[in-house]
Amino acid sequence: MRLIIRDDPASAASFIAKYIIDRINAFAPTSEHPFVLGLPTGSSPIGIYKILVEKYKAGEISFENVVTFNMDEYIGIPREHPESYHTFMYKHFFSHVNVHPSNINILNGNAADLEAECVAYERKIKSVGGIDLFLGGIGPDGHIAFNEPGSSLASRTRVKTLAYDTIIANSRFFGNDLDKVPKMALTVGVQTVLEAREVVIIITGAHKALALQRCIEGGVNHMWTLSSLQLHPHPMIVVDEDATLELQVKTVKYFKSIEQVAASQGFEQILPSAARTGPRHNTAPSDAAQIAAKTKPQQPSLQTKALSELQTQSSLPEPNSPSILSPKPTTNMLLNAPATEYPVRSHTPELVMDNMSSRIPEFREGDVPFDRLEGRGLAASQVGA
Ligand SMILES: O=P(O)(O)OC[C@H]1O[C@](O)(CO)[C@@H](O)[C@@H]1O
Repeated sequence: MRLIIRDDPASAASFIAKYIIDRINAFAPTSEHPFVLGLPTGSSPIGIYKILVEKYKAGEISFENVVTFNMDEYIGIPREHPESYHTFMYKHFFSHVNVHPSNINILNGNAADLEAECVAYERKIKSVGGIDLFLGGIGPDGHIAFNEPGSSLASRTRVKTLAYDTIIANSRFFGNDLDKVPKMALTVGVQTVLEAREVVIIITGAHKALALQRCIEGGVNHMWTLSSLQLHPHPMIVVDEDATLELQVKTVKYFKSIEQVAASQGFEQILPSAARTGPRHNTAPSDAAQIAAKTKPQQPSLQTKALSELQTQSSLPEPNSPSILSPKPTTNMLLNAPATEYPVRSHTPELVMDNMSSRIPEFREGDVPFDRLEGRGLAASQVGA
């Protein structure tokens, strides 16, 4: 788990926008091998979309070969409704960039057969090879997409009744009239999110601090569905300072130190590897090699060797197709990566200067080591010096 803490929502959005741009550019998508991006709505990601649009206009990123899947959509309001997630996405993002309309996927909350719509959505995700990066937001109750408290952690795309808390939270978009907020939605499931090769979540504001605390410092729990990210191999949560208000000070300091120390030592965010990209990605080893070339490999020879070994490994078995009636949680392909695999890492777009490691004194020859836990000095013989 990476927890990236920034001063304010704008800096958190900027971090994520840069991260997504770096990932897409490193992936170098083509029409045969597009980058598959999962997208959220809500107020939290608006700043991210704004920067992505600016960078597209500045020629720093193209969405030509990006396929998108939105997390959710209300049931029962027209697509053209000002608060539908279709409208939101075109208003804040799709209308301003070069994504192909045929590459945009948003659940249809007015489908004649809503359950068939959900099954088809899961199939479509699989048919394009799975989601490379799922960007998400959360509700104040820790829900991810519309996976409300109590959702199955094995859930897939389905019809969901919204929790009262969510209806209250979203009523601000419906003139504060609870009766106007749709009571149901279509949403990707927790398992759908967990199967994305990367998951990046934005959380800002003191009103989401308790959710962040439960999801990071608590156990995996279906009442706080974001906590399921603890089961993902390398999730990233990007927050502002206000969102950390309920975390222990040592948790905050630790995650801040990880960012700085990991960057200085070359152990940044682990990227999805060739082995995890599944059968579609026959070209994945060379993609991974490209990314590796752009990162700071610790031992290039080992890395190159591992990547070439991956080229010879056969692809992972296709998971069974799920259905709503029989969700059959498929084995997470992400967890199937061979233990021998050498990780490929990303750059951190921006660093904060807080560095817990600077507070750890260097050990010099002749120093008496200090047992910090017991508060006692140790004799040289006790530490084998
Ligand atoms: O950013 P906001 O406005 O708090 O809303 C975030 C919510 O929107 C959603 O994306 C629902 O689509 C949830 O994941 C999250 O509840």
